[in-house]
Amino acid sequence: MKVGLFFGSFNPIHIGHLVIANHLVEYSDLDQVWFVVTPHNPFKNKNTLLNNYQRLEMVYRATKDYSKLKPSDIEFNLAQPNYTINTLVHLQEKYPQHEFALIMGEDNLKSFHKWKNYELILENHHIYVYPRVSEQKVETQFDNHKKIHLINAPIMELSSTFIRNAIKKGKNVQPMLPQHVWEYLDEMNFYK
Ligand SMILES: Nc1ncnc2c1ncn2[C@@H]1O[C@H](COP(=O)(O)OP(=O)(O)OP(=O)(O)O)[C@@H](O)[C@H]1O
Ligand SMILES: O=C(O)c1ccc[n+]([C@@H]2O[C@H](COP(=O)([O-])O)[C@@H](O)[C@H]2O)c1
Repeated sequence: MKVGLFFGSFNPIHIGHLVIANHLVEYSDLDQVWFVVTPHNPFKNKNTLLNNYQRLEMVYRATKDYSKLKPSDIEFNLAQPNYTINTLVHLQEKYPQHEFALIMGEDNLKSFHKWKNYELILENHHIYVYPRVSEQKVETQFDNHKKIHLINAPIMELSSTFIRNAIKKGKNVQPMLPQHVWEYLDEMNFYK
């Protein structure tokens, strides 16, 4: 089976994440997308992060009605900060029958040359990149790369940061979140 790994902090998971994952299972050769909840992105500080299990719970609630989308807590027991290469090696050993690809927003491709062992990641995996408005440029070394697939789909100007800030200001964020996620987040008073 071909599995797309969608790594992220998902703090919280939002409609944009679901649209991306659904687009890929519907329009690419991927059979499933696994949302890998990352305890600690090496490039981010943990100040505004909800705990791992609360973020996993939101991913679980967001994906439970979609048979091809699955939550994954595989990084919870791996060393932190979480370097993606380590997780990929671990997953490939655990599931030798699966072929793993990566899914990321274009902002992440722009910093991909700073990731640990990024050349090795590219050697062994395909990467599907969803368009996103962001500063910086993609490195020319990734132009027309045979392992990097730029997805042609509508841009969504939505981020977890925007949602967290909006909640803090008392704004209604309900349309930006999957309904089950909004209900949980509201009941738990997250990000207020
Ligand atoms: N609106 C979007 N368009 C394209 N890609 C996105 C979008 N939102 C998130 N992504 C991608 O989803 C993955 C996980 O993202 P993440 O959980 O950091 O969400 P985020 O909205 O970027 O969060 P934050 O604002 O906290 O940085 C990353 O690869 C990111 O590029
Ligand atoms: O492996 C790396 O060097 C590396 C550097 C930066 C980010 N990542 C991973 O990229 C994923 C996207 O993170 P985020 O916080 O933007 O959702 C997350 O799983 C991080 O661990 C990985």
